[in-house]
Amino acid sequence: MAVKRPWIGTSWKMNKTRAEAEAFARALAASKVASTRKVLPFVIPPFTAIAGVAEILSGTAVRVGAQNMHWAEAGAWTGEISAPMIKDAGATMVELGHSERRIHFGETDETVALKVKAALAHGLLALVCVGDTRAEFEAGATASALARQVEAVFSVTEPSQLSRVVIAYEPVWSIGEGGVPADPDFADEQHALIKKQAVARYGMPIDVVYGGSVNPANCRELAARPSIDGLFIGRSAWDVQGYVGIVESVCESLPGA
Ligand SMILES: O=C(CO)[C@H](O)COP(=O)(O)O
Repeated sequence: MAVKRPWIGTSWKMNKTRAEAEAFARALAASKVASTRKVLPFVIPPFTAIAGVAEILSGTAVRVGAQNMHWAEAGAWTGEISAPMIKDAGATMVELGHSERRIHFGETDETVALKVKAALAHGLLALVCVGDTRAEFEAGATASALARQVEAVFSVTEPSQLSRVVIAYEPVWSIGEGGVPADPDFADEQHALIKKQAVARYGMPIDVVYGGSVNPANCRELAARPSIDGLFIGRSAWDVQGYVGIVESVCESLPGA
C-alpha cells in the first residue's frame, strides 16, 4: 500500500504585508519543512505577497498558491487577477470557491466551475473548497450539499486533469472565530463520499483535505483518518511556528516516522 503523504497548507486570507509574508517565508525556508519528503506543504499568501514568497521558497518543497483568480485570460475585469498573472508571480496552485468568497462575493457553483476550468487549462493545481452551511449540517443535508458542489467541479475536469484537483472539505460552521472543528469521523465520512463520487465518475479517487479550526491539538487525529488526505489551516498557522509545529506533529505521527 502506498505511504500516505498528506497535504498540509495554510491560506493567510487578507493578512500580512509583503514584509510580514516574506519574514514567514524566510523562516519556513530555514525550517525542516523546506526539505520534507513526508508531506506536501503549501502556503497561500495574498496576491501582493505571492511573488516575494515564491522567490524565497523556490527550490524548496513548499508550493505557493493564490487565493482566487478570474476565469478570463485578460480583459476589462477591473480588480480581478488572471491565471497567467498568478503564474507569472510564481504561484503553481490556486484556491477556489472558499465559502468566504461564496458568501461575501457571490461566487456560485457555476462561477467556481469556470475558474476551475481556467486554472486547469493553465496547468495550475486547483484547490477547490466545498462546504455545508450550519443549516445544511443541522438538516442532515451535508452530503447532498457537498455532492452538488463537487459535481460542478467534476463537470469541467477532464480525467487527465484529475490529479491536479484537490478538494478541501471546509464546513462553513467550522471556519474562523467561533467555528467548531468537525468531528474527525464525521469529516472522514464526507471525504469518503467525495472520493466515491470521483471513483464513480473517473474510476479513481481524488485527494480531499480538511479545513476548519485545525489546531495543534486536533491535527494528528484528523490527519490519521483514512479518507483525510491532508489539512488546510487558517488561524493556527498564521505564524510560522504554528505552521511548522503542525507539520512536524503530523510528520511524527505518520507510519514509519
Ligand atoms: O481556508 C481555511 C484554511 O486556510 C479555512 O477557512 C480555515 O480557517 P481556520 O478555521 O482559521 O483554520
